[in-house]
Amino acid sequence: MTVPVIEARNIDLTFQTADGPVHALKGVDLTIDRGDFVSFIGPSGCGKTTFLRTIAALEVPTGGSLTVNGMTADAARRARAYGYVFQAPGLYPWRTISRNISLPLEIMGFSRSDRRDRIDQVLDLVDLAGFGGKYPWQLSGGMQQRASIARALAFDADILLMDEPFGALDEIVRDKLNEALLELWRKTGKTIGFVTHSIPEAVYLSTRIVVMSPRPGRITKIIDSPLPRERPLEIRDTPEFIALAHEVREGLREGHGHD
Ligand SMILES: Nc1ncnc2c1ncn2[C@@H]1O[C@H](COP(=O)(O)OP(=O)(O)OP(=O)(O)O)[C@@H](O)[C@H]1O
Repeated sequence: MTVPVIEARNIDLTFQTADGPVHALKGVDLTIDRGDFVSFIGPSGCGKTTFLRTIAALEVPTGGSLTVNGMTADAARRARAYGYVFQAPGLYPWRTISRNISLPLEIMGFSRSDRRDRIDQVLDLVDLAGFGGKYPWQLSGGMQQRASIARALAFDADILLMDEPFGALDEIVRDKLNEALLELWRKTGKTIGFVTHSIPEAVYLSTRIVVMSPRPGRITKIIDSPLPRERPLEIRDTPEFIALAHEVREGLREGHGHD
């Protein structure tokens, strides 16, 4: 049974700037169901980050309505409905990996023993068991990004919002992290919203691909993936994968039609 987790209806968001209004989002309608893996793809400035931030109550829409787990985005944020992973790992260099993961838990008032259990559990989930005592600078970029994912997972929110988390990594590391993320998603059943610029990444990871276009930022196409949930990397060489990538590319091209 599908259970809607995020429901956006006719969302508008206009930023007032010194150069005039910027229509970052216009008429965005989207339902994300529990356990979906939804990628947002589109050219720079089409509002992908703004939409993710709106779900996370980091931006307030100027029109439309948005619910997260049946609550307002702000109530959902206070109920710790989601973890947020930024493009850069954003780990404090003077704290060990464990103590970086611990920080939000400390702020939320988790007990010391609860924090210890959760840290062990999420380090294991992102395949960093044994690295908790290291400092961020002792880890590779990919490991640091896994640590930041662990931090977002630590309080066990059922929604994970990820803004281009692997954009700065080389392709081999990115492949590995894509595989690891899929595995984690299958194991935990979380609902994931994922911003990317990469067509293969969107196609490999998602159950639904949301294609956006700029000026004003809007959804031009939503593609439901026919690929199975179990996806070895080699799936990228199959005709189904290639056809889907083609469909996304066409969607991106159509969105540019007015340029
Ligand atoms: N706080 C802000 N104030 C004014 N304009 C903003 C603000 N945040 C974003 N914008 C503008 O809103 C539009 C959408 O930006 P957004 O960052 O959501 O796009 P994006 O699709 O995530 O782009 P990218 O792929 O480059 O990250 C852009 O034109 C951007 O300049």
